Amino acid sequence: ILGGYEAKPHLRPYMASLQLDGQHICGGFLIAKQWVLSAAHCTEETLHSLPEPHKRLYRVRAQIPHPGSNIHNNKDDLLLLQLEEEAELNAHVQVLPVQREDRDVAPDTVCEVAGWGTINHSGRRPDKLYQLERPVLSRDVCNHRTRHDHTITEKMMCTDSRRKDTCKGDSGGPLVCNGVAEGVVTAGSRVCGNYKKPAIYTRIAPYTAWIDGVIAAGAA
Ligand SMILES: CC(C)CC(=O)Nc1cccc(-c2cccc(CN)c2)c1
Repeated sequence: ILGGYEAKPHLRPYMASLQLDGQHICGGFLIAKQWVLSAAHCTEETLHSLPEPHKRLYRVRAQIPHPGSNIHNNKDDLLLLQLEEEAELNAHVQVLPVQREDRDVAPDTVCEVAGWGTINHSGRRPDKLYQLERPVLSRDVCNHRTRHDHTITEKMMCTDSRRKDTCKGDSGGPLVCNGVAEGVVTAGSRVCGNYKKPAIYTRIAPYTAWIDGVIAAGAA
């Protein structure tokens, strides 16, 4: 997170850190007791831990990237992770509701994004969770020739990236608008803090049938 600030402990009890050999790779968030949603671009063998003092390490039983995800573009950049066991929910570990109505968030709506991604241009990695408020950018502005040049589909959304932005390691985290997860951070052009490359998120509402199907099958 560039240009953000330390999150207060326990205010985002849904945040997960996907780690490989103890190193943070990507963000994620609890969408059900045994399921974390993240970004397909983060797939590796992952352990993953929930945050801070009440952090617990949960092994990953299964990782299910969206079938449409691939390394050549940001399409369908979602990853479902089944935990080895159900997370124990408490004041510090909670599920985040996801948006199920497939309707664009109004431009200029101020949403929040959090992560353990780099906090400056020299790639400094924080040990605390950082957060940021960002206004939603209309798809038309985000798709402008000088921005993402018509690569933003109706299953993606953008936020302004002038100075304050998501960055390496924030992928997979939730964009939260009015307490509901509307999007999942995707790396996009892998540029940070440049207003010409707005932050891109995979919208969640278009994928709730896929998410419900995987969880129902996995629960079997
Ligand atoms: C396996 C993956 C973790 C590799 C990766 O993602 N690299 C990488 C490098 C530079 C910027 C970013 C990046 C992430 C999230 C949002 C944005 C856009 N502001 C950039 C991402």
